Amino acid sequence: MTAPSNAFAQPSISDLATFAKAVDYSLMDRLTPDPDGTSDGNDHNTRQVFSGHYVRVKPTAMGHAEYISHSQALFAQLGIADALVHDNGFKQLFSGDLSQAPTPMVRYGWATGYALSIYGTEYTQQCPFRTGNGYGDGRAMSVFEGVFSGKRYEMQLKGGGPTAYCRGGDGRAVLRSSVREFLAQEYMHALGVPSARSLTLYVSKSETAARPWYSPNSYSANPDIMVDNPVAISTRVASSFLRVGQIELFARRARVNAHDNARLELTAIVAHLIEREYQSEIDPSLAFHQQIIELAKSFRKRLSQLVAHWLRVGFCQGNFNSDNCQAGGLTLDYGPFGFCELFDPDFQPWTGGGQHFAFLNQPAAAEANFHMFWLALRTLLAQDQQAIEQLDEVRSGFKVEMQQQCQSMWAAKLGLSEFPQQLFSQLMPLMTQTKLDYTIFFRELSHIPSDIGSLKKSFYQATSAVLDQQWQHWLDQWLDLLANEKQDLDTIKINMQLTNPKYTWREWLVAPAYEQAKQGDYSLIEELKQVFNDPYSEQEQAIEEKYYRLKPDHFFNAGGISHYSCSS
Ligand SMILES: Nc1ncnc2c1ncn2[C@@H]1O[C@H](COP(=O)(O)OP(=O)(O)OP(=O)(O)O)[C@@H](O)[C@H]1O
Ligand SMILES: [Mg+2]
Repeated sequence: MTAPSNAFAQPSISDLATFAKAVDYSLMDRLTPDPDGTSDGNDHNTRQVFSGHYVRVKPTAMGHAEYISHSQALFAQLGIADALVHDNGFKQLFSGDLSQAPTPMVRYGWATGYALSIYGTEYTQQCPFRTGNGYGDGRAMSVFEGVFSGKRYEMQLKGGGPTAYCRGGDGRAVLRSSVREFLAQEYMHALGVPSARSLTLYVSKSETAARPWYSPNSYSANPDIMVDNPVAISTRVASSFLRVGQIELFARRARVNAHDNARLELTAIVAHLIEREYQSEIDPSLAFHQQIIELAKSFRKRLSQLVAHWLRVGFCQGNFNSDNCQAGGLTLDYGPFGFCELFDPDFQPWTGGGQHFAFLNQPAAAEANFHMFWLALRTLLAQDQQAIEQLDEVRSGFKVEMQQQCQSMWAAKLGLSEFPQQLFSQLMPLMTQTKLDYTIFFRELSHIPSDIGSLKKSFYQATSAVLDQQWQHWLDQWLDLLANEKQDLDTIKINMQLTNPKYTWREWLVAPAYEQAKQGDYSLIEELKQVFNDPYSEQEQAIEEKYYRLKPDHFFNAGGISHYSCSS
């Protein structure tokens, strides 16, 4: 007998370390660590960070970590063996203990500072020092970088304990918000929406954190009790976690010459952003000011496409500040988010977020973030009038680009090759007046019915004969437009069903998953993961009966389901 091949051996954390070997650290070395911070990573107290791109910080491991879930889809995409999730070293790392990480992994994490703008207004008062120098990753820290199939990814713990930017917070995330973020990131990816991804989710069996939340059956707008929830650490994965707010922070410092290296630090972070997120689009041999203009153009396009996707799938980010706006065009920070069930242009699940971040206001919110991005880049072009003019043109073209992306998205939702201005302007008020379910409506429409019978499945209330007539009239006009399309109806149907998901995020169906997880039962998380993994397909009948449903009456206005004011 020959010895068993070690191809079947249990993979270990050393296998993950091999991906880190491919990392070109010279890219990272261009960024500067905080010169005043502790280099050993024991830097957990709120303080001002005056310069440098990151602070080293060791995560604080959770007591008695228990595995909840991982994303098989992401493991497969990265080329990591699924069985690695059973390795103890792997679990240790992604539940916050870096002490055994093998070389060339580093045994500290890194947190970054960022600035905050809300709807285009610079804020500093959020920071306890009123200077903006205390604001950044308060509970997020990256712990690993690797090159997987030629692409570089960063892995970041969320809830891994306090950092210099924690502003007095505990640095933890609770199970509830971690389950939501873990599931939502992978769901968005399956929907085809650019997003940070989920690697793993672990919960502590011994540590809890109290957060304001809602008592059972509460209809209160604000949380009415404090609830102890187990703490959890989820790991998210992205090409980078660079945010518009981060570029802004260095631009603000450069503008006022906050220190000798302020301008250099801004140049370095922008070069880093190009390298991490735009390498395939921006020619590195271009002069740097030309690269900056290309960067603005590329980001404008990605951001507009991202928001058009959000509208397509009914997603509302809820708090689309510059610090929650990832600079490569990915969705980031799934705390205050929600998905529109009953169609409402003003849908906003996060009570702290304000109407300017509501569902159909997101294109304007994106523009405010783009404005801050443009301002930051402009700082770098101070002496170059011609380049400034070019950059300003990119800025002024935002509305048109956003409108084009949205119009082609609405056309695709309606199975049309061109945006039907008149039909669309009739549709929006009809949808609002009728009180219908956004997902079910467009999915039923994707079957191209000849009368409105099946569309009524999506209506939350009975309609009058007059309204029915208006719908039928609208439908007839739409069918006429379809008949003029080059493609046949069967092809249009298929494309519409790939644009309009069957399965959406329904908070009242997700809440039981985190509630049961609190009791140690993770089966519903797995079920949701499966359903969300294939949102455009017709799934089994039992799944359809459970998940393709209108929101029951008693969940309307229910605290923690229809709205929430705490997202952490
Ligand atoms: N429990 C906490 N301890 C320390 N800092 C926190 C905590 N909760 C939130 N923060 C920090 O407060 C700021 C605002 O929080 P917000 O809810 O936008 O972000 P988040 O959900 O923690 O993170 P991210 O944007 O990284 O997904 C962030 O800088 C965040 O790191
Ligand atoms: Mg955030």
